[in-house]
Amino acid sequence: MPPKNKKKVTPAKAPASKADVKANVVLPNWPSFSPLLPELELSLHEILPGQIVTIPNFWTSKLCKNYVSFLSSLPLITTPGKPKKGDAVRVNDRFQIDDPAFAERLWSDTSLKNLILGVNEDGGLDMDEKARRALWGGEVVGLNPNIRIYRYKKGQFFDQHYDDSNNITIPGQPSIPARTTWTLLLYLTSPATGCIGGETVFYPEPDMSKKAKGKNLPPPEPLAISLETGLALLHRHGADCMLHEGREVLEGEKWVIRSDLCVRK
Ligand SMILES: O=C(O)CCC(=O)C(=O)O
Ligand SMILES: [Fe+2]
Repeated sequence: MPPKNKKKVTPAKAPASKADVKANVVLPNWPSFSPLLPELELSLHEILPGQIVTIPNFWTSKLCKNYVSFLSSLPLITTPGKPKKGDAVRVNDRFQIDDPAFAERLWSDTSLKNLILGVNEDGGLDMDEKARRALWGGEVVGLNPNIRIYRYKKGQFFDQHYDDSNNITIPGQPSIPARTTWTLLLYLTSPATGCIGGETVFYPEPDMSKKAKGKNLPPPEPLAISLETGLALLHRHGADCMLHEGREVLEGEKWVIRSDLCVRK
């Protein structure tokens, strides 16, 4: 405590800049991405044209298991009870961090980059450059440094919602102004690891054209993507995002790593 007869002098100190605050964040010591399958054994699967693409076995079961045990040591935060106005009800435990180096590893040290950019032609979707840009929404430059880890326990879920597109900067020399166009979900668990339920379900829009309306068709069936250990799921977001949800987990734990594909702005 300062002596009573002396005025406390506060040393002149610049307010903490955003960079200072960021510099104090301790980044997780993410395990290496090993073992992975050889790139030539992996491929993109178009589940719903222009909307949903998957990569089965993007991560091996062994790597997923190793990550679940590592991620369990992170300080995950349970969703506060009531969502902000306009936000979907999300009941799960989450860890979120800005980690450009991890995002870069997930992009370049796995098969993702070569599959998305068509460098690995055999595993690609047989597209030319123009079609590729149309699909991904521009020139893909990497993943969103904002990494989210989700753990859903029994009874937890993510209610129906749309994912927004965000403007971000991928740091580097030079840094790249970018925009997110597709959501990336990497499932680390599945029924094979004791997780029942938790499917990501998409709700296709009914065809609103006059012709279709005249036919009085029933609304399109929801499309449920079952959890598979190591499956990467990409879905278009922003203006053309489909309504979707993470179904309630009925047994075990569902673990997901989330980022987004980014295109140059
Ligand atoms: O966990 C899931 O299946 C869905 C997650 C999701 O929709 C999101 O992160 O926006
Ligand atoms: Fe979502």
